[in-house]
Amino acid sequence: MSFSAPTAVSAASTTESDSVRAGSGSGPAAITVGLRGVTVIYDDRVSLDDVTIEFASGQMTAVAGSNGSGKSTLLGAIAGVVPLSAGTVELDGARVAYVAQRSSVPDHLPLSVRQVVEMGRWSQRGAWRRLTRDDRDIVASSIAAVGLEGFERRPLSALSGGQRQRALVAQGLAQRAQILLLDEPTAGLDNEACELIALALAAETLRGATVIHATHDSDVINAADRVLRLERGRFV
Ligand SMILES: Nc1ncnc2c1ncn2[C@@H]1O[C@H](COP(=O)(O)OP(=O)(O)OP(=O)(O)O)[C@@H](O)[C@H]1O
Repeated sequence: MSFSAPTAVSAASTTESDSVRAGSGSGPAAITVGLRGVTVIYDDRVSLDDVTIEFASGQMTAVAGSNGSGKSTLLGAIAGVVPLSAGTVELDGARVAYVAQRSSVPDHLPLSVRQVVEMGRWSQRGAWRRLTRDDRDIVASSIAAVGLEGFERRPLSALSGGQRQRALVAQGLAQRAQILLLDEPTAGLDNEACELIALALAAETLRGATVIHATHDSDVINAADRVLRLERGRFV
């Protein structure tokens, strides 16, 4: 699937869908993602088939499955960027950060690493407000978490594919969202970078975030609290 957004999308845009119901919320510890009978049909092809499932806060879930099994569609449905044909996604009022597959992000955006990660603060700060010291600290720690210290001023176009991938993950981390969705966050990364990302995602769960990522990477699958397998749009 392809998305035109250059970045991880923020909850501000994702929770407005009619198909995504935001409840009153009951504090970060209680937040779960709930899918009820979620079905996504593209043309005549059923990509998600009547999926009902919940995701607890503070838990990392890896969604595995073969190519075309519906992993990206699932994440897109939760993020609100894929229209539902049936069913509901309940987010309990939580903010969502969504890190799309790198292949869906243009490689030649005229942005530096720091600018890309700073965009992660827009969901809370707004695009036109100056970042606060806290924001800048979060941006710096997110860049450090993915091992891109020293690359802050580099344009995305001057990075390797794996480095660009890490910048996008850093942008997702910088959102400090309650629900963090990542589509193949370690695709194409070396072992060291994979370990950094796994640590960063574990740290997100420790602060209470619900982390859901699609992956083909067995190391990342092993690091998850829960592993789900999708086949032909259904959990098996
Ligand atoms: N925008 C779209 N238009 C039409 N069909 C689509 C679209 N996006 C996905 N599909 C179809 O939906 C099904 C699930 O695709 P999806 O991208 O969710 O799979 P995936 O498990 O993420 O695959 P991969 O591991 O290759 O990334 C596939 O059959 C795919 O062809």
